[in-house]
Amino acid sequence: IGLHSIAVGGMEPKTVLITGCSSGIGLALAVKLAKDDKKRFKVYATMRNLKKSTHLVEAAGKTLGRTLEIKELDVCDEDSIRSCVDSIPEKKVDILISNAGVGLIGPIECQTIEEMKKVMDTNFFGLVRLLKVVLPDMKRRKKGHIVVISSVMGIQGIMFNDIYAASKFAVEGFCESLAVQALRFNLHLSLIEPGPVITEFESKVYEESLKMDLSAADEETANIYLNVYMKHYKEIFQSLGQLPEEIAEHTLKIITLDNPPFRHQTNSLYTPVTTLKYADPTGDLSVDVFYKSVFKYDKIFTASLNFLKLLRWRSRKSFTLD
Ligand SMILES: NC(=O)C1=CN([C@@H]2O[C@H](COP(=O)(O)OP(=O)(O)OC[C@H]3O[C@@H](n4cnc5c(N)ncnc54)[C@H](OP(=O)(O)O)[C@@H]3O)[C@@H](O)[C@H]2O)C=CC1
Ligand SMILES: CC1=C(/C=C/C(C)=C/C=C/C(C)=C/C=O)C(C)(C)CCC1
Repeated sequence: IGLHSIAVGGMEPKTVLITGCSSGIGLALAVKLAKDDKKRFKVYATMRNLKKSTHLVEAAGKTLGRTLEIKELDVCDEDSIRSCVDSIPEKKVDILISNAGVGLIGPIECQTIEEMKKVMDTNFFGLVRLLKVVLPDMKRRKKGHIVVISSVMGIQGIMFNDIYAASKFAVEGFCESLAVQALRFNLHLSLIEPGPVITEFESKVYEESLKMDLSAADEETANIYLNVYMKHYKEIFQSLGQLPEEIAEHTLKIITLDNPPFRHQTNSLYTPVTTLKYADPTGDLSVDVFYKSVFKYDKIFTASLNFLKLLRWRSRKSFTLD
């Protein structure tokens, strides 16, 4: 055993497999865990395209080849998952972090079923494929923690995010069902539910949406999408958006708890929004508040977001969003 694989206190480091580490939350998380002072983790940072590893290699620095290794894994390909797990010593994964995901926004009239299937295939079936490979061994060993990067959109749908929200709802329903069985096998299962996070996710989704052919949508829908939703979308990211490092920090806390929670929201500023859903079982309250925020009290909503943005920018010297 190499010097670097022995954690402080003689405890063997936990093997952590993370998907989608070429950018954003996955990258930040892989680096955070690999740089852990107490050397509690051996990180297998995976991505579907190794040509995209430059940023991770840079950020990983000296941890590369020590507490962090980069491997190829495409969550849409069962063989790729299997061969990645097979390449890990003893094929043992202590902590699985299912992070890979894609977004999709816009009116459904303008999206193809193929595009929608890609979202479901990555965000939902990607998780299912991972668990089909990793879960049996965790059950056998009666040990392990499955951490899933879900979203606030796994709890609450948001206008023009119909398919993305559906994919995260699928993730949440799947995990909620599995949670009871997991408990029986002494396994931990945790859903991390971030609000908006400033990563390539936002820019990719935003750029795609600008290119979108809106001709299949009626004039009013196209107008609401471009002039109401897209306007708020930018504002929401600027005022409520977290940094990927903050999600990494939250996730580190969750994986080091003795009794990690099943659900964890990372953004306390967003929690009042999701609480509307739990506060009213008819569901009318959240629909009504969302409706009024964008169509009726638009100016108050925007002003509150701007105020929030100002407060947050003043308290965050390293914040870099234009
Ligand atoms: N950003 C946000 O506002 C929020 C994001 N989330 C969730 O966080 C997770 C990470 O997103 P985020 O970091 O923001 O976005 P990024 O776009 O920065 O990262 C997404 C990662 O997923 C990877 N990925 C996509 N498809 C596959 C695949 N088939 N196999 C393996 N990897 C794949 C991407 O790889 P590649 O570079 O090859 O495309 C990339 O590494 C997602 O599950 C997302 O839904 C949740 C709440 C908010
Ligand atoms: C809060 C809120 C809105 C938008 C929220 C957004 C845009 C959230 C984005 C979350 C993301 C990107 C999660 C990723 O998984 C609306 C609909 C403008 C109006 C009502 C209140």
